[in-house]
Amino acid sequence: MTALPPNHFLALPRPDVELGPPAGVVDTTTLAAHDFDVDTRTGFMPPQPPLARLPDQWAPWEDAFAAAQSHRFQLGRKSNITDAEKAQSEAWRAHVRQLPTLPTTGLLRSELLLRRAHHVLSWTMHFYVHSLPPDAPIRIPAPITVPLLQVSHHLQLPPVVTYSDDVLYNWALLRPQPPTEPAPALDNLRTLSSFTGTRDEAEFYLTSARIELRGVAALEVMRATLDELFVGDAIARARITRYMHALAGVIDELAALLVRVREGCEPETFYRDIRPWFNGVDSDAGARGKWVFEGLDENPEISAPTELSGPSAGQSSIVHALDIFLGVDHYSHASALTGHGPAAAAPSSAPKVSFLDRMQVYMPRHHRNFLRHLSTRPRSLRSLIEEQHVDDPELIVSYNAAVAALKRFRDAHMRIVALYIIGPARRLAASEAQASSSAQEDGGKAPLKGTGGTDLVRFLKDVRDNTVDALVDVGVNAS
Ligand code: HEM
Repeated sequence: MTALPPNHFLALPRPDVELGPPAGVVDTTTLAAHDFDVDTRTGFMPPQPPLARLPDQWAPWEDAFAAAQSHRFQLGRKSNITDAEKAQSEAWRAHVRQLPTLPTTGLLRSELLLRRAHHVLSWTMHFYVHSLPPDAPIRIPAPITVPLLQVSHHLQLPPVVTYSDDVLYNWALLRPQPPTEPAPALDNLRTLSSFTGTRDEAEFYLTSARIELRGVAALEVMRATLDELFVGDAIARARITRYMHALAGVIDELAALLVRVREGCEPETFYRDIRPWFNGVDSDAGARGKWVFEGLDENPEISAPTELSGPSAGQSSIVHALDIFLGVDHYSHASALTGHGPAAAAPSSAPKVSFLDRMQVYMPRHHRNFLRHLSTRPRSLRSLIEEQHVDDPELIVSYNAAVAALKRFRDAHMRIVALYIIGPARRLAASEAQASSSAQEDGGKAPLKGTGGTDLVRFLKDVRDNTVDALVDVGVNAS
């Protein structure tokens, strides 16, 4: 076999993730990332602030959406809603019903236009549905459904608000970004859209956005580890050992960012005023019945939606990527343990799908492909760990450190869920039971539903507890 010339890129020294490529050497290792819309500076977030308004051709959508936000509509089911508030939201819904059904072909020229269109139309739909009186049938008018279904088809996304709509593509810079900074600073972000206009809601989205941005350090470690796995020699294992400890540190930072949500988002406000706007068909709003998408009969080329869960940070690719990369997903998200059937129109006989797989349908398609690529790589970190569990205890210890950090992240997440959902839900149920003569028979003990439709307490505990099953015995040589 002929030797590679010394300047061939495969013959160049492997870049070290902490040191970067040697001077004068182009780092070619990240080129493939662009196919997956994963940026080396901002990860799953786009490197530039998302489009804040569609061109004038689609002004009727933007104006209706802006009006909904500026009116600060109340949830239709709110107990103390006034007649004036009801009349105002009904006037807005009447206006939405009369909108022209605008063509979407002009949006196809740009992914950025399509993303903004999905954002505007899906948020408008949630405003429409959740401002309705609680006993009204949910019929979403054709001027929203037809373009939303068309745009969703092109983006391969469900026609509801997703995590990409409320986090990934819902931000702007507070101040101009200095050219020396490769990515927005974590404190230099604000949100674009809001259901309630509250700081609490903005902080809820920004917490996830900060985790995404800090998650870039984890993606960097993953990339470098995958390069080393390709080689797999003793130097590679020593480097992977170092990377795993670094990864554990990054995951702990993500957990610290998660719990800082308490600094700006008040739990009762979140539970009572913000979260109900997120509901899709199979979260607790499902009790109100089916969502009817009008306009399908006149447009037979459009199919009725099957996936209509609301947005959940469970749709964040960064946590899924960590799970898959570490090989933890087979434990934490096994479908037998955490799965449940798909939403809306799926028959009850449909096979169980793991939450992780189902939530991938709600991710931008390039990110979904990234996760698929990560999970189908021929050489996985987990296979190296299983091979080496006797011979390289330091490697195993470092791997276990990363898995333990993911478990700590999930412990922190569970505490946040207890604070933001479980506690407020119990208190609300207790006060409603006290106020009502027909006190709730279940005393507020019915299983709580996640926006992704899960029986959330059981599901999240299972995911967290099963994460530790991925820990590996260090083997007989371990001291
Ligand atoms: C106040 C903040 C938060 C609350 C109340 C919350 C609530 C929930 C709930 C109820 C679920 C169950 C799944 C569902 O049906 O939706 C869930 C799942 C999940 N959430 Fe959160 N979440 C919060 C913040 C975050 C953040 C910031 C992240 C990371 C960016 C995150 C990542 C996840 C993941 C990955 C899952 C899937 C379960 C797992 O893999 O551990 N969450 N969350």
